[in-house]
Amino acid sequence: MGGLQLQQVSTPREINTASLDPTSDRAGPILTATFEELEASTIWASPVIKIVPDNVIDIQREICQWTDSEEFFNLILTTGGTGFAINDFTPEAVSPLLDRHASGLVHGMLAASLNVTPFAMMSRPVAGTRKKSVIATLPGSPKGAKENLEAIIKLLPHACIQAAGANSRSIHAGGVKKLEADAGVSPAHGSKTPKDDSQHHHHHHHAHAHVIPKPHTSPEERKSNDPKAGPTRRQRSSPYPMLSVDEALKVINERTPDPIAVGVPVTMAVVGSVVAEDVYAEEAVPAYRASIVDGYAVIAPESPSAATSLKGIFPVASVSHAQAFSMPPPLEHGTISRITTGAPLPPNANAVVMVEDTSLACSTPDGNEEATVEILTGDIRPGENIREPGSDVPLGSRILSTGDIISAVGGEIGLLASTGTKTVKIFEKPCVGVLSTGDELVEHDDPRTLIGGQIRDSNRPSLLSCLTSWGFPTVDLGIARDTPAGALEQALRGALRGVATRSVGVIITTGGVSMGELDLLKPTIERSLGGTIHFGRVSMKPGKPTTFATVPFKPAESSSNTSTQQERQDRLIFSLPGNPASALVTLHLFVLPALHKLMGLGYTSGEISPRHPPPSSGLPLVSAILTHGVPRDPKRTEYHRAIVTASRSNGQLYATSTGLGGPGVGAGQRSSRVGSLAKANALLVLPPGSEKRESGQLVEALMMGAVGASM
Ligand SMILES: Nc1nc2c(c(=O)[nH]1)N[C@H]1C(S)=C(S)[C@@H](COP(=O)(O)OP(=O)(O)OC[C@H]3O[C@@H](n4cnc5c(N)ncnc54)[C@H](O)[C@@H]3O)O[C@H]1N2
Ligand code: MOO
Ligand SMILES: [Mg+2]
Repeated sequence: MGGLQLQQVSTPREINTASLDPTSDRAGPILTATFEELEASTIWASPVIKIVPDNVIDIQREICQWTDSEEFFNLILTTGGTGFAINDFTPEAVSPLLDRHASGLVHGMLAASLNVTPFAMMSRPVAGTRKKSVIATLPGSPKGAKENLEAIIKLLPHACIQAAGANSRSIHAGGVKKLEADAGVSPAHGSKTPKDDSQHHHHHHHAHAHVIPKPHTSPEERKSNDPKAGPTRRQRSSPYPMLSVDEALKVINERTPDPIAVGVPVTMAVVGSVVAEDVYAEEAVPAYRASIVDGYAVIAPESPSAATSLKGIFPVASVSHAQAFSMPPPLEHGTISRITTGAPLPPNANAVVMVEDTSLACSTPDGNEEATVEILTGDIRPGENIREPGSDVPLGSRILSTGDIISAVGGEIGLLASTGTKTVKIFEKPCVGVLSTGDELVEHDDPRTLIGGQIRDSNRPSLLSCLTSWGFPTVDLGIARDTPAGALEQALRGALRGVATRSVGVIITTGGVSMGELDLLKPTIERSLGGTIHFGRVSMKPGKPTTFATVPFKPAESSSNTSTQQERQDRLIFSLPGNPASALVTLHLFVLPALHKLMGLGYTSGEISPRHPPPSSGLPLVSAILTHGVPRDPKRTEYHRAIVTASRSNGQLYATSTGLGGPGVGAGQRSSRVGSLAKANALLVLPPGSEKRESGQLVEALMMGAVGASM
């Protein structure tokens, strides 16, 4: 092999998540396989392999990059350059870098090899620690490298944890001691290892990932989807079949996991969620017989006649206010009780006369209180102006059904609150991460003047704005650069591992999905993340290169064994086109239905009454009348941004474009023009065709926002 190989492996306790690309060197894959064979892979993150030339400076520079930054690697293994050949000076490069030598590891490696062959004496390994990393030099022959690694592999997690500065007391108490005793490493042990944030540098060990083409692949195979293929060997037609929008939606629906139910306390946080289990009233509303009006509680006759009419003067025997602690005394025949709205009725009373139907007859001697009151109406029946217990919400009645949305209108949360419901089962909302990609991007609020081909990142703010208004928790994943190689992969891996404490279930990226040589999203998802691209092109305008992929969940990617059910699902990746209008349109069209499915919208457990169909997912579709002609695309379904208003005079919906015009000045619907979505509340669905849609014609419109009124 031409070069020296450095193999770095990250934090013990992480799983070797991705298999490496086959490389032209042989020791790398064998070392990776050794980690896997010995089950040690369950505690190591995926290794990063880098080939460097056989010279001291390059070797040292590379190692220092991996040890001296905050994003250090726990373990660095080199292969090759340890013998007596003229170019062999790996030990000479590594030795001066070591803060502390580990002659025990050297001894172990040599002893193991000497068991096999006396030629082991020709190997000059060194090992030790630099800063928080463990470094060992392995021989260049795959067999020798494997033997040496096998000799020390069981100790490496322990060594790395200690070198990284973790609390060794708790390590001994926890998994690692056991790990030694078991002479094997299992995920359970790994997860028992004490948490130490210094070791949480998940995102970093791919920074230097180097993807090396297979030695014996055909040029065709190599250039297919290879981000390193370069402009001369790039693909000149997209390898992804063109799906229709409906086909794409079907694929998304199939790949989107079912919603997950969680019990949560009834707080404002449940507003906007879908109910996952029927809710029954634990308390009746009202809990007591209550007055509906301010007035006088009376004993009304069953069948009023001239003789029994209530008309007349009555002593006011008691007062009942809407208050917490006291119940009024029972009402005697021939007396009345002053009562306020919502207050409990005195026992024996069966109706309330409004204060407006009475007059004061006589006050108490001090003049402050009513002594007697005259009832002016005779027309009062038992039960009048009274709310019976449970008449608003009967005890035990179903107040919410599975699939109901706890809307912002307030009715549902009001029902939960009024019945004293403490917890409710809802479907957990997915957390959505948004990542912009591209070297040309500048933060929207960067105070500096743009230079060269720089553009401001408008996709992240616009997408995050939509997602937030839809009620989904979001994570701003920032901007991922196209270069250096590996930056994008690193950003995506960070996102996949969950950002901060919150796991990101759905990742949205924008840019880099078309045919440019720096359009790296698809190959990165497939080749580096082990994901599956379910589609990479859709017959629509804008949004043609829209890409949808899933990446399988890997247990070690969650922060601990307490990962939630949501964290254990496959991750969905929507890689939307970079053009700002394309990104927003495809967000509405493809991402929203998946988010709706994940949040349980449209989910029903029981039978659906035709009068109450489940709420549909995605944007609601209506018909609207065009106020002017609009052109159509000959091949792709167009999603023309428009303003739909309801006419106050005839109740019809009318659609007006946010901007017409083809290429050139006034290219209103161009994919780059994010302004085509300003003021827009609808996407007009224009099937492909040669002739334009004329003014007055009816078109379908997908509603993104509320409909305003027009004259
Ligand atoms: N040879 C072909 N070229 C293109 C095709 C094609 O089929 N063959 N498709 C075109 C279509 S359609 C679209 S849409 C775009 C999609 O491009 P990408 O998704 O690869 O995105 P980029 O190349 O990264 O950027 C395109 C454009 O968008 C700007 N951009 C990117 N990110 C942002 C952001 N966060 N905020 C604002 N603007 C952004 C970027 O600067 C470019 O101008 O490809 C066509 N090409
Ligand atoms: O599909 Mo692109 O979004 O037409 O410009
Ligand atoms: Mg591009």
